[in-house]
Amino acid sequence: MDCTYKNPNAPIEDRVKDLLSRMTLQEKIGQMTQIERSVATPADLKSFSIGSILSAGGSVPFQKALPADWADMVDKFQQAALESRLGIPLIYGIDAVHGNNSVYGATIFPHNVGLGATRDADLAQRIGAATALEVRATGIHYDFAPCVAVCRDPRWGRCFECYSEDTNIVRKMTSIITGLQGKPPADYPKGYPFVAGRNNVIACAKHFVGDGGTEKGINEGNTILSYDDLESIHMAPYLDCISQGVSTIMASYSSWNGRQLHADHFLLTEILKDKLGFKGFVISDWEALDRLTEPRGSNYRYCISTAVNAGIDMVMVPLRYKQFMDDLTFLVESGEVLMSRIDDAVERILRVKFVAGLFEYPFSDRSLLDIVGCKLHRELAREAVRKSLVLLKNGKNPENPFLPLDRTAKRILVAGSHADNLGYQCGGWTSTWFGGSGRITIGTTILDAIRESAGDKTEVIYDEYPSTNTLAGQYSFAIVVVGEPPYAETLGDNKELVIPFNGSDIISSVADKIPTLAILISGRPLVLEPQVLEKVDAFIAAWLPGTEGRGVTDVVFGDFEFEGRLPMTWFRSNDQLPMNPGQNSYDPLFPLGFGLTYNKE
Ligand SMILES: OC[C@@H]1[C@@H](O)[C@H](O)[C@@H](O)c2nc(CNc3ccccc3)cn21
Repeated sequence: MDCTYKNPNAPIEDRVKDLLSRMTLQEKIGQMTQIERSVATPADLKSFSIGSILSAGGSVPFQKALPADWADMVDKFQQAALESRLGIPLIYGIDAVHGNNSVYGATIFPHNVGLGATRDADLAQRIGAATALEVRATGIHYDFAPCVAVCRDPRWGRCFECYSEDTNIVRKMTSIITGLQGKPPADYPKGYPFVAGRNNVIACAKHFVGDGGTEKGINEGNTILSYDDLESIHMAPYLDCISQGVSTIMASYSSWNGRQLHADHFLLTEILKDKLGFKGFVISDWEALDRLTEPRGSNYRYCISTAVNAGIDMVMVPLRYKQFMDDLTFLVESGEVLMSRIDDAVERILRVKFVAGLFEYPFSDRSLLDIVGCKLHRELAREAVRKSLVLLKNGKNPENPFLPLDRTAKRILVAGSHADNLGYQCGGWTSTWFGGSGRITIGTTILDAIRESAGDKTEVIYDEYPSTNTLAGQYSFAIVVVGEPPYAETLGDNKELVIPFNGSDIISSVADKIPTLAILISGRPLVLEPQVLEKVDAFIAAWLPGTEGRGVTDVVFGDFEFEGRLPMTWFRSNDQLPMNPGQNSYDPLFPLGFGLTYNKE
C-alpha cells in the first residue's frame, strides 16, 4: 500500500498530512463544501470531491421511506464520492435532535427541554447511544446535535431544543455526546475529535455561541453581554463538549454585541480553536454566509472570505455550491483567503473523517436496520417521558392529593387538542422541519396510552372539544391535554406565550363540571391564568414527550413517581420576560427547579 492515508494502522495525523499533500485546491475546497441531498448528483460528488451532504428538515428519499431506503440513498452518494480521484468518503448529516426524527418509524425521544427536567446525565448518554444506532442504521454518519444553547428567554422559538435556562443543567446534559460518539479513553488528547466506532455518529454541538441569549429571544438576533457573561452563561457547555471529544461545532446565526458569529474571528478562532483547543471542525449553519450581507447573499465573495477567514471550516452552502466553490477558488487564487487557512480547515475535516473510521467503513451496516424504532429504544424513550414530567399542582387541598388517578375508575373523559395527536406531542423537527399533526409516524398518543392502561371495565370517552351535552355526563374524572402546535426556529418566536387553540377555555369548561387533571404539551412554559390553575385538581407540564405516550400514564396512574423539576422558570405573565433566577424582580409562578412528587419527604 503506497499511500499512508490509506493505511488504517498509520497515525491519524500522518494520514491527514499525507492526504492533504496530495490534494488539489479544487479537492480541498470540495471537502469544505456541504450540499443538500436534493441538489446532489453522483457526477458532481465524484468530480468535485464534495465533503458532505445533508438532509434538511423533512428532506427524505420519499414519504415513509424505510431505513433500508435511507441506507440505499446514502450508500449511493458514498459510492460516487469514493470514485473521486483520491476516494475521500463523504459524511452525510441530519438533525437527529430527539431520535432520528426525519425517519418514519424511528423512536422519538422527548425534546431537550423535557430532558432538562430530568437532570439525568446517564439518561442523556443512553439516549445518545440509542440515537446514534438509529442514525447509523439509516447509513447516516453525522448528527447535528446536541443543541447546547442556554435559553434565557422562552419567547425564543428554539426554547424546546434547549435543556434549560440554567447553564449548569445544560453542562450536565452534554453527556449525550458520549452516547452519540462514544466515550473517549481517559488519556485521550484534549480537544481532539472522538468517534468510537460504527455504532456511533459524528456529533455537532450547536450553535456557538450565545444563540439562547438574544434580545427578547428573537431568533438569529443579537446577544448583548460582556465577554465574561457570554463565557460563563453560554460558552461553558462548550468546554464540556470539547472535553468529551465533540467532533464538530456549528456556528450560530446570532450575533454577539452586534458582531455576527459567522464573521467573528475572535470567537471562532482565537477563543474556540486557540484558547479552548478545539481540533475538530467548525461548520456553518444553513445559508448562514448569505446572511452576512443585505440583501442576503449579495457580494457572496465577501461573505465567503469573511466567514472562512473567521474560522468556518465546512460551509453548509447548501444549494448554490458551484458558486461557492468558484468564489472560494477565486479568493484563494487572489490571496484574500490564504492557503494556510484552507489547509487548516481541510485538516480538521479529514481528521474527523479518519477518526470516524469512514475510510475503513464508508458504507452502511445493514445489520442495524431493525434497530430503528425497536422496543428497547421505545422503552428508553418511555423512561425519559416518565422522568421529564413536572407536577405543578396535585389537589385543591394538598392534604388531599388528586393524583395518582384510578385506572379502574368507572368512566373517564379525555379531552383537548393534544390528547390524541402524535404530531403535536412530538413537536418540531419531527418528520418535517417544523413537525406536523396527527399520525405522522409510529407511536402512542396520550389517549392511546390511557385506553391501553385503563381497567377492562373502565369506560374511556374521548371528545376533543367537549360539548355542554358531553360535559353533562357522569365521569369519575377528566384528563384534558392542551398545548402548542409544532414549530421550528423563527416560526416559533412568540411574544404572547398563552395556551393556543383556546386551551385555557377547554380546561375551564371541563374543570367547572368534572374533577380534572390538565396536561400541557409545550416547548416552554406558557401563561397559566390563576382562575384556570385554581379550577383544575392537578396540573402537569409534559413538554414535548415524543412517540411514547405510555410514559405519561405510567406516572399519572401511579406506577412511577414524579421526578421532573422545572428546567425553565414558569413566569406569571409575558411582561415579566426575560426573567431568570438572581434577578431582583424574580417573581415566578413556579421557580426554576420546582416540581411536586407523590411522596411528601
Ligand atoms: O438542518 C440543518 C441546520 C440545523 O442543524 C440548525 O440547527 C438550524 O439552525 C438550521 N436551520 C436551517 C434552515 N432551515 C431549513 C429547514 C428546512 C428546509 C430549508 C431550510 C437548517 N439548519
